[in-house]
Amino acid sequence: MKISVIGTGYVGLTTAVSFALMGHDVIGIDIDQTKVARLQKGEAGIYEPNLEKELQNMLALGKVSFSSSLEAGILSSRAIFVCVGTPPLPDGSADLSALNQVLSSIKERVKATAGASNVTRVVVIKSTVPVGTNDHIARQFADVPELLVASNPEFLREGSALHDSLHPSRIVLGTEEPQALAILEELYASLVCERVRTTRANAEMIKYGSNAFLATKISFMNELARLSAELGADITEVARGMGLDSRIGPYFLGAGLGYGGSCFPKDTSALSELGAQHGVDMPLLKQVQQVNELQPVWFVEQLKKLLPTLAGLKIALLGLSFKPQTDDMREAASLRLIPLLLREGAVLSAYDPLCNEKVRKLYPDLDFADNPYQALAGADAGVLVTEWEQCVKLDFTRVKSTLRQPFLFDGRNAWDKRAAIDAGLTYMGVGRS
Ligand SMILES: NC(=O)C1=CN([C@@H]2O[C@H](COP(=O)(O)OP(=O)(O)OC[C@H]3O[C@@H](n4cnc5c(N)ncnc54)[C@H](O)[C@@H]3O)[C@@H](O)[C@H]2O)C=CC1
Ligand SMILES: O=C(O)[C@H]1O[C@H](OP(=O)(O)OP(=O)(O)OC[C@H]2O[C@@H](n3ccc(=O)[nH]c3=O)[C@H](O)[C@@H]2O)[C@H](O)[C@@H](O)[C@@H]1O
Repeated sequence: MKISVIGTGYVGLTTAVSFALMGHDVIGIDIDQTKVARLQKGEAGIYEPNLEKELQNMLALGKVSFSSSLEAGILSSRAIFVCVGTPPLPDGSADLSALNQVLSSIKERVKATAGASNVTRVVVIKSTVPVGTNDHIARQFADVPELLVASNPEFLREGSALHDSLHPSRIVLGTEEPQALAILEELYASLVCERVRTTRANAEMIKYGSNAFLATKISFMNELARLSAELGADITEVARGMGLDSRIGPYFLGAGLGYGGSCFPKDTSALSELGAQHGVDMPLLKQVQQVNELQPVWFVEQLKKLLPTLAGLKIALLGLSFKPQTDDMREAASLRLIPLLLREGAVLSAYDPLCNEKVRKLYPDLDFADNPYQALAGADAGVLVTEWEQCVKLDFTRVKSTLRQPFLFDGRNAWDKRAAIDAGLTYMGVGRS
């Protein structure tokens, strides 16, 4: 089937490549001409193992192409996927301006050709949008009967986006219109997983509910970690013991420096704001956000228990991206930790496999290293900020010999605590002293 994907950022590019791999003919459309030119050359522009290779394969086979013109795709497509960003506004609610711009262009163009072609097309909203948005769009399209609307939220994770798109945990198809459902069923026919066929509003709520629930699990474990630190319990053992209960499950119980990325912070704020707009207070969600905000502050307080005066001390930060396997720095914990440590007067060195240059633009005075050992050389403490493999799998004897003082602070509970202690290092994790 011919489809177009509007907005070729993280989600749009992955959507385009995965549909091409499923055998469909895809045109990716983006307002950013530089991005389009790069994609036409087969450069993904984002770090994601395999994505660029598959992009190039699909370009070579002619299954995917890119354009900056909406006309190029809309009128030849049965399904138009909208994947533009919905970033937070200052009050926390979702900014729908890019979405609205795209939708009015689609409507205008389809309306202009009405009569010449009355092919039914479905506009599929993949962007994360407040509950009620899709129904509102359907009402706006009421005078163009050949345009149907469906909500098809995306659950991919950065770093494994292509894999997640091709092996989803579920496909949520939110639409009240049987013809739209039939088109989506046909498009996804080759993927084996549960389908949730539901209303547009339910689909939107499933997306926000899923992200907010995962964020809640993380903040709950961070809160429990703070208590574990006081009581001498080890949160990693606690999490293992809790996660074996299938009602709890082992995932997203990792205490650390808090969640970051382009989605959990944004979507918890948007859901909270949606509650406020409708007069529904959401105190639990607010606390989830607050625990997350304060986690780096708490972490620095813990660090100061072993190093009470940070002024003039050299601290090495290992990992800067919001999680491993991505070059995305949006809402990364490192960006909250760095100013806290600088305010204490610490001198910072840093290493990230992909993000040194991005952070250098914000903090040119940091000493950026080419590898973890270089960052640790002569430092008073090493801090694991992002659990990149190259930052986790360290030779602790070498670490001991390169540090000036033997302190390791594990912001992700990912280092081998026993091996670090055996090498003569003083180890402190998150709720794992
Ligand atoms: N990044 C992620 O892991 C996930 C994101 N989402 C949701 O998907 C949506 C997109 O997220 P990302 O891909 O991360 O955003 P992004 O910011 O990486 O990409 C958005 C793209 O849309 C393009 N764009 C903006 N206005 C446009 C217009 N008028 N016409 C054509 N293109 C336009 C931009 O140039 C950009 O390339 C958001 O709503 C996000 O919440 C959902 C699941 C996962
Ligand atoms: O809506 C979205 O954009 C996506 O948001 C997340 O995906 P992503 O942001 O790529 O990353 P995650 O792997 O979920 O990690 C998010 C943050 O939580 C942190 N985290 C994760 C797990 C954990 O146990 N503890 C923890 O602190 C990570 O370090 C990271 O900062 C969701 O996992 C996806 O299902 C969703 O589609």
